[in-house]
Amino acid sequence: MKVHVIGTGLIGTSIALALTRVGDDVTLEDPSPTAAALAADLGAGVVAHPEHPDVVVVAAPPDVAAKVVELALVTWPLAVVTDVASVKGAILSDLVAYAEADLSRYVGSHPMAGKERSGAVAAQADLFEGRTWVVCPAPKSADSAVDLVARLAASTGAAVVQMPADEHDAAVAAVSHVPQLAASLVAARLRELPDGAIALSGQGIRDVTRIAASDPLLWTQILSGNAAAIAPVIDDLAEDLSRVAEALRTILDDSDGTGARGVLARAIADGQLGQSRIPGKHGAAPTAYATWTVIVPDEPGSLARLFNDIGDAGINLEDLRLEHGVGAKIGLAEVMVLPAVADRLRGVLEEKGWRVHD
Ligand SMILES: NC(=O)c1ccc[n+]([C@@H]2O[C@H](COP(=O)([O-])OP(=O)(O)OC[C@H]3O[C@@H](n4cnc5c(N)ncnc54)[C@H](O)[C@@H]3O)[C@@H](O)[C@H]2O)c1
Ligand SMILES: O=C(O)C(=O)C[C@]1(C(=O)O)C=C[C@@H](O)C=C1
Repeated sequence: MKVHVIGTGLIGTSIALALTRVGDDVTLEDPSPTAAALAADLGAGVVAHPEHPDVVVVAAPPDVAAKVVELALVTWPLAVVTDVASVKGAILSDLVAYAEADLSRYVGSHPMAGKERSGAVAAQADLFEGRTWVVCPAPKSADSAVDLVARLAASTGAAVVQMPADEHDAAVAAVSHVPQLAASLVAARLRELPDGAIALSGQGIRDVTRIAASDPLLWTQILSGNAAAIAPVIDDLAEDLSRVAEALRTILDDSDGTGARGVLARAIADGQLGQSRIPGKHGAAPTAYATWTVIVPDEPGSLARLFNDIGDAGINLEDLRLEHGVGAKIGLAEVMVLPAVADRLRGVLEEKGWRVHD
């Protein structure tokens, strides 16, 4: 398949790398010649203006995506065009309002995978493997165009789901956009914390704030582009926060605090219920992995040795998290495996001389 990628940042370059890997003929374009050249240098394809691409993937920022889609539909009158912006309704309504081009060849889409970093340097060919990629046909999209975009998404290793743009926007408000805001707002509380307090940061704050490092310009566009779906979720969250604050004040004012502890317990228990619904890898039912923390010397080859020891034991590493030790030249590798092999893994690792903790 001949694929032209417009916008060679994190997502465009990752898509181009994934498609190049499966043998597609990928061309690249970006208003920044450096961004395009960098993507090409990373092996994502060649910088060129193709004559007859089969598909054009627009991976530009959300506020220009509709214009870029429209231009692509006009420039390549036989090509199917998809955009991968994080909001879908706003782009579709812009296209319906002003596009004179043939919208039967347009199909919106959105890979539910990314990073808190921008640009081609952060791109990865396997970014979409096992992740969901939403395909949002426009009312006029031809079935053949929808199939082509779904095939492209699947060939990156993603699991494809189809849904209308408004349903997509309501869903991502809750599973992506409000979580980003929550992470940013929690992280913002740390700005003026004394050094001694910030030094106590453990895994909890790291887990909750990873995406707070995201790009403000991109997220301003995403949040404003999906404002209608996000605002009611934020209202509900604000109500929950007020209820918790009120319960805490009741406990302070009155040692009895009738009912207040119930409010706190309910907040945590409801969180457990919500968290347990998040699907596991490859969209499968949630899997509780067993986790061991392995002390890894901070020196070349240590991690490779750990992975080899796990692989040699015939055990699949389901997930991995790395943390650098404070004040020591060690790393902490949290290795996650299926519970059924957890004890065997610990035995194998200890036999090979690794220090393993719960
Ligand atoms: N970052 C994520 O996690 C993520 C995940 C899924 C989808 N998306 C969506 O993918 C798109 C790209 O995001 P990203 O994270 O790769 O951003 P990025 O900043 O890494 O890359 C954006 C690229 O678009 C280029 N660009 C700017 N204006 C353009 C224009 N008018 N025409 C063509 N290209 C233009 C920039 O030069 C840059 O190379 C956005 O629409 C975003 O909503 C992002
Ligand atoms: O994992 C991350 O860092 C992301 O930013 C991923 C994430 C998400 O919320 O899941 C963020 C925005 C995109 O539109 C899609 C994916």
